[in-house]
Amino acid sequence: MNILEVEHLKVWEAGSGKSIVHESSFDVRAGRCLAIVGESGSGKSVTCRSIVRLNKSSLRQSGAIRFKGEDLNALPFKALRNKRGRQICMILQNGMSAFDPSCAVGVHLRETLKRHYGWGRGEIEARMISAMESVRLKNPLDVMNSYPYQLSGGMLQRVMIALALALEPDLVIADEPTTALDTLSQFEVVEQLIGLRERLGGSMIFVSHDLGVVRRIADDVLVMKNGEIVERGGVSSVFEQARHPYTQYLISTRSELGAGFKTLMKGGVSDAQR
Ligand SMILES: Nc1ncnc2c1ncn2[C@@H]1O[C@H](COP(=O)(O)OP(=O)(O)OP(=O)(O)O)[C@@H](O)[C@H]1O
Repeated sequence: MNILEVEHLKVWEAGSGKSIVHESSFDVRAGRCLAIVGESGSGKSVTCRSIVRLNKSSLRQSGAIRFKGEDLNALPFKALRNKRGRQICMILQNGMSAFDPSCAVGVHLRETLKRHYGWGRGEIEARMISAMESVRLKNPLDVMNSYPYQLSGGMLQRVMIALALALEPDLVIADEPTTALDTLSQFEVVEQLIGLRERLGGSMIFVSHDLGVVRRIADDVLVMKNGEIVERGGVSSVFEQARHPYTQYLISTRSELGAGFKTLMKGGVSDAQR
């Protein structure tokens, strides 16, 4: 069963008419992780943001985006807004841009959970503490009382993952969630994303430059180049028998995990390093 069916998605710049995503069609199967790979500027983020209609207003989009059978592209804005977060949760590239810099992160977490579930303060706090503990964030109450600039990039990504755990969405879209992080934090965030999928049993779209991480986390893969999908299939069949020269090129240049990442994967992370 497909949880998401994207048909003939086109995205273009309103002013110039310049095409950014050309006629993309793809599905996400329930309970599976679809990776979108491709070089910078290939249209991965614009594709992800189109699903929840979060592209800048200078961009236009057409096509059908059926989530559990309902076309998100045809929904009134308010109805779509209610689906974001509770049903489709995005984990962004840069935690700092996801939170309001002028409020403690707990304010954002409380507002989001209250809006979607109507829980009271005590229940929200209990659920966030439990979610933060499961992504190994120490002292959750202190984290909730911190401003975004007081937390590291890796901590902010883990706060976003904890929020996704508390929201229990049907689909998680993780758009290059490790790009801005150092190797140790990348490793931890990937481990937590794998844990998130296991705990929610859910479906995921995972965008990454790092094909090593994609192999580790994803079941299926789409390869994008200049706004077009050039190859697709199961991760092992695409990586082992890539047909498109662009995929072959990406594999030859982007498959190697960094040496530090490999060491961490072999040995795990000791508590002292956390
Ligand atoms: N608001 C916008 N207005 C005009 N063009 C845009 C806008 N947002 C993105 N683009 C263009 O769309 C193309 C695809 O961008 P996108 O961010 O989706 O690439 P990407 O594959 O996610 O790259 P990266 O890996 O660097 O994030 C790029 O050429 C980018 O310049």
